[in-house]
Amino acid sequence: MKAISSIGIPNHNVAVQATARGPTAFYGCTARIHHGQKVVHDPVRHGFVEDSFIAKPLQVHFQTLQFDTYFVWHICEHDGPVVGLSRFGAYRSKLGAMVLDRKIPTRVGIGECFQYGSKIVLVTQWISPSLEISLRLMDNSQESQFSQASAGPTRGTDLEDRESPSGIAQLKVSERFVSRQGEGRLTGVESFFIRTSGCNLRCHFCDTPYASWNPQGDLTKVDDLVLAALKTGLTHVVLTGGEPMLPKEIVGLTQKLREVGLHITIETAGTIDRDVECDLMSISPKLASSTPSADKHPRWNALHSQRRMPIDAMRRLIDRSDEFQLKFVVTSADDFNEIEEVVSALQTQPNDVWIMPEGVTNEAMDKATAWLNPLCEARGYQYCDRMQIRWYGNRRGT
Ligand SMILES: Nc1nc2[nH]cc(C(=O)O)c2c(=O)[nH]1
Ligand code: SF4
Ligand SMILES: [Mg+2]
Repeated sequence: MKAISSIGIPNHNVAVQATARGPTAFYGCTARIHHGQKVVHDPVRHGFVEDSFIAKPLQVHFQTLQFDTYFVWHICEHDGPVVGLSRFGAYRSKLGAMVLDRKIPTRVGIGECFQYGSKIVLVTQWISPSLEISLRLMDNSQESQFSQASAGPTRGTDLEDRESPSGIAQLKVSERFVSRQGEGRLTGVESFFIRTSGCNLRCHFCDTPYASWNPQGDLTKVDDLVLAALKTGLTHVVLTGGEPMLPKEIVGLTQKLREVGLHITIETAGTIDRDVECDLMSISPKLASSTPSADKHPRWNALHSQRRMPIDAMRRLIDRSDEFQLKFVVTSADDFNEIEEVVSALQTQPNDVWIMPEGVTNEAMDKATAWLNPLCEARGYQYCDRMQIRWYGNRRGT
């Protein structure tokens, strides 16, 4: 016979019961309750019992505690039936194993990316009282559910929406880089730039001929671009070109970038309207003075003239974005007459208008500022520098 006055229950590892194999918890610690021993009083008190007393294990109400304060970010479980998300019912077969990155954009809080075989799993922690988790399963081997692009753009006559032969949403990208936004109202904001290759216009002064006159680049999966944007840890993405509104896949790309909470600027000439998600629509209507020479480029002279100023499409682009700006590249004071016509046709305010000098050197910009500034001031327009040239010189990837 044995007197039992109290039973000590060591309670570390209790939380592991929430999973079959013990997940790796927040910051890589084993999930556990953090206060030592719990004491359960003997209901028999000072009496004696004949048979040995078998303590019934405490029921694990700690299961819920596990996620009340923190969400488990890393899940490194390879085997076993269930990964330890007792509240969310996530199964190991859904969540892969290898952590790809831990960059967390500040705007909404991206949890984690995992790769499992050909699959990429994006676990997003939305900052809300209920700590919701949204799981996105992106299968590299087939177009994901977010890659649908909508039809109905305003298009030039010889442009078609090509289907990717593989069926995977991809865009021709000439470069992507991190830099500070050098133009317009977000000047100075560090951003991830994606430059699509290809343009439906041919400005004679184009500063990115490798994305227009001589389009270069690699077909890149939309999903890879989203992951690359997330990996930078930045909150702002700039889609530029070439003409980024030309490939229909831009719609899916903007949807996914929005889905993960990134701020999207689209730098466009405004000739193509698509159903994109956009925070700042940065429209640079191309003036008559941008037209290429009829002698040297008769075909592009005609196409450029025909396509460059569809006011209706520009107006729709303005309406579908939270914010917009109109950026005009000017070559002489004569351009201001056309600018005034466009601003009036679009029914926009002078303070939405930014005037940029043509030129890709500090000297050219300084020279232009002298005659541009008074013209801008008189009309309430803003002078727009190309700060990237002052910061980095005229170099690709900046
Ligand atoms: N830093 C930087 N800012 C930019 N703003 C608009 C750009 C463009 O090429 O569209 C650009 C660019 O290429 N670089
Ligand atoms: S619209 Fe832009 S990318 Fe296209 S040719 Fe003109 S400057 Fe170059
Ligand atoms: Mg540029």
